[in-house]
Amino acid sequence: MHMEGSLSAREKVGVQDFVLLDSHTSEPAFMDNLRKRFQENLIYTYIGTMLVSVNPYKDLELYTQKQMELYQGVNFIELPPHIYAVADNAYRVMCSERNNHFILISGESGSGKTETSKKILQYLAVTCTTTEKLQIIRDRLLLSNPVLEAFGNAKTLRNDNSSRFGKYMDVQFDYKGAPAGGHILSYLIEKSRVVHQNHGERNFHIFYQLLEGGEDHLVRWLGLDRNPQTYSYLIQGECAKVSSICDKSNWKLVRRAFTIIEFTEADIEHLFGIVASVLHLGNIKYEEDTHGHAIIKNGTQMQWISKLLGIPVSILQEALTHKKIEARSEEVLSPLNLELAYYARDALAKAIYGRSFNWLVNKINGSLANKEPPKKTVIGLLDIYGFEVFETNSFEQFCINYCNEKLQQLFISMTLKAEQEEYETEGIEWEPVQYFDNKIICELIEEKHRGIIDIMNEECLRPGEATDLSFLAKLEEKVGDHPHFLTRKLADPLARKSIDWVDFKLIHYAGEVTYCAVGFLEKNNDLLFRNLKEVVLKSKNYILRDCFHSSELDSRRRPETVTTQFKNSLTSLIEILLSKEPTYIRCIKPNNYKEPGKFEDVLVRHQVKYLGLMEHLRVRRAGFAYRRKYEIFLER
Ligand SMILES: Nc1ncnc2c1ncn2[C@@H]1O[C@H](COP(=O)(O)OP(=O)(O)OP(=O)(O)O)[C@@H](O)[C@H]1O
Repeated sequence: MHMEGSLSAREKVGVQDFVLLDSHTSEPAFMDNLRKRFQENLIYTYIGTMLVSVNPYKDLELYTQKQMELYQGVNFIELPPHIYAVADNAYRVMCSERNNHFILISGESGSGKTETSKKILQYLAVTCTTTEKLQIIRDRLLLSNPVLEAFGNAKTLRNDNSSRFGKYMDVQFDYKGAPAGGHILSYLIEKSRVVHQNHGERNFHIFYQLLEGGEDHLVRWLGLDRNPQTYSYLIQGECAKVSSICDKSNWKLVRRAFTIIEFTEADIEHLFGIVASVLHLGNIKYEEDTHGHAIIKNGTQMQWISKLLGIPVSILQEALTHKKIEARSEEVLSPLNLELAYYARDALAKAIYGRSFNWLVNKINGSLANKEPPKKTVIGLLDIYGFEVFETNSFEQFCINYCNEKLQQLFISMTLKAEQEEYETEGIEWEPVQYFDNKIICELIEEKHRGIIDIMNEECLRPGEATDLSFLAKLEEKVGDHPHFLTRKLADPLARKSIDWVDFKLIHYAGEVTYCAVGFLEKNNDLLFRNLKEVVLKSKNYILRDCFHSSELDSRRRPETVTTQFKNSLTSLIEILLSKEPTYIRCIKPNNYKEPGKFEDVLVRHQVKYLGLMEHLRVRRAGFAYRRKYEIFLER
């Protein structure tokens, strides 16, 4: 038993649970405790059962086998705070009460969410009892990560290994508590990165891994050159090589993972056929003929794409330079100008990559599926993009921040509200804690007919010339009087300066974000010309064929917009989470330079505020029963 008394002096720095702070309503006291502990390499602190983690940006040897053993089966208040304690607690409650749990890991980009979720998965896989038969599931659960990271992560300015998709993973346990299966749900992969990267950023890791580490015969078969500088989709960020990333060894890991996840050689050939085709597509250069129509002169790339996707060159060439238009009862092929041809090319690259990513997730799910029928319990791990505020915020940030608003709602209803209601029913003495309920912002975004998503969808689907500016005007007309919405026209003279004519500003629960409306309609529509869809449906590459359905060609059915799909997937995610017991881990980024030991007060204070840590602490402290438990604990 490791009681507080047996903790080393270093481990006692500050308080290991903010609930024990004398001045629990004081933000400076909160910050002091967090900073003091961080400076002693104590990166974890509790607020009751919630864990606050500050990214150390250095290896603290916290995740050894010995540490895993230490935390196994021990009450989490008896040892220094740790993610293993949180994971162990969820696991033990799940086993004893036979109920389902989720662990929600949130925080901004680079705060350590993915590392945390990987460490938890490792802990569960390694420490839970298992049988020989189930070992393979354990390995697959662990090895699904490097594959998903290769295809779904990229170097950004904030994080060298940034997840560009949201992930929810259910780990299923059998009645003996052994990990028996899993299921992954992925959310909104950032497809725009396939064709464009900002300065200092890279495309998805897999492209560089393949070029650097791919076996000679594979690279040759794919018609690729090992130098990333050859590919226009890989060089826009001007940082194809990153010192912290070893693409070659990561490739080896991915290759091994493919074997464990039961990919056949044919799967690999077809999957990398698509990955390589994306690179070849990016190198297609159009020229203009005398009529101003786009033509493709150099056919080398076309030859390779044709071979890899199993589509005849002539058909591919026609589809990349023409658009099919339905005129009354007949279909007419209309030539594209240069701009539209590049648009079509990029749309195809994004579509085939994005859909292959979804195929990959399904394939992994197939190998993680538990084929045995007995009733299982689950621990869900949610590692989802944190609130994002960049210099320029686009459609992607709008979706990500909307997701964070929804998760904050979930936190309010499952925790802030629920705990106070519990105090009330149990007749516990407490003072109600005031917190901001962000329901009003969720409604601004998602309300039927009147919310931003539906207004955007209406603009996308209506006949006539809809533009990002007409969308902005519609927003002003319909939600202009909302207290959390602002445009340049609506702002007072002082606020006006920071908002451009093409911008709108949302006052999120976590702070203000100015979104540039340019590209919103296009990204929401996510249009792939009909004839390009027809062409990929004829592909001999079976992964590609699997990714597209002939029903998409039914012109009477409007495809769902990206925001509608995203909204629906979030609604079902919330439903999944609501039926489980919550545990929260809040990750904090101490500085913007990935530097160990540097704790920047302003940056951290902002995160403490929007992660709702002070409110949570107050609710926790308000519970007399909870306080009493600690008093007894301290008296011992
Ligand atoms: N517990 C830790 N110990 C040491 N280093 C860490 C830890 N957690 C994170 N890091 C470092 O910080 C980097 C960023 O962490 P991570 O990728 O988990 O962030 P994230 O919150 O998932 O970011 P994103 O939202 O961009 O995916 C890691 O690559 C690693 O270098």
